[in-house]
Amino acid sequence: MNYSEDNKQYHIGVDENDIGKYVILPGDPKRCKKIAAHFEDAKLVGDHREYITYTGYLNGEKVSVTSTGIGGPSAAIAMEELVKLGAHTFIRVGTCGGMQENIKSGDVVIANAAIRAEGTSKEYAPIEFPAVSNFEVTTALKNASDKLKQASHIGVVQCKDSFYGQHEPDKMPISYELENKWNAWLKMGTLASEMESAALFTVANYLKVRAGSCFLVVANQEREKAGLKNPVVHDTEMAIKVGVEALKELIDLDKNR
Ligand SMILES: O=P(O)(O)O[C@H]1O[C@H](CO)[C@@H](O)[C@H]1O
Ligand SMILES: O=c1cc[nH]c(=O)[nH]1
Repeated sequence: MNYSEDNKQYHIGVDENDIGKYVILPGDPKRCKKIAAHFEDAKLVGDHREYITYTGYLNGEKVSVTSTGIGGPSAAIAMEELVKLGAHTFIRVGTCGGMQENIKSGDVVIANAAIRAEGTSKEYAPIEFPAVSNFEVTTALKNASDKLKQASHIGVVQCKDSFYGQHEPDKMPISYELENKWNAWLKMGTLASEMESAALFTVANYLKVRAGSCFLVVANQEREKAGLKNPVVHDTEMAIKVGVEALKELIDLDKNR
């Protein structure tokens, strides 16, 4: 099904000639230009709704960056439409809030799995199915952060649909559930909270494509609660570098198979 009046995908507004098979997925549309600055010969090929797409080259391979907007629904749509156009490898480069006290602003978190406390993944798979990242993509992200000497942590992240349910759970009518579950995620060692990886990993497993995620830690409400120093960091450049370097590693890995 494509509601589009031309060859372009209905939401992301690009066609198969516009994109590469390797795609970086930031949430924020404004992050696309910064990511595309790392590509050779990058060109803006799509600008529709929250979906901005640039395409260029890395290590001689055509690659793209497409923003997903905030949350699972728009992220799942981006991945579905990009896969229809032939994309098979995805790296989300996002931001997150740290949860464990050793996760500091400015660090990079790499997700090996995501808690499905959002709604989108539930319209794909029963809740017993885990939202797991692709092992090759996750390994490439870890290798990239080590190569760039970027402090990184690999583990489980939590995904939700309400940003303010994370930050002001006590104000929500359902505070009893939000706060109790948050404490359970903390006890289980969850590293960080963000919004798109559970949907992306679930859709990727269903569509048999590779996906992984890395994030800049913007802040950490648990460090703040504990009175630990934690200045907010907004500069996503190191997380972008980790994502781009990992994509290059995956391109080379595939070429040498
Ligand atoms: O910075 P991005 O990639 O948008 O990611 C995070 O930031 C947004 C919330 O502020 C959510 O999309 C969350 O997942
Ligand atoms: O705290 C945060 C920061 C970024 N994104 C989130 O979802 N939560």
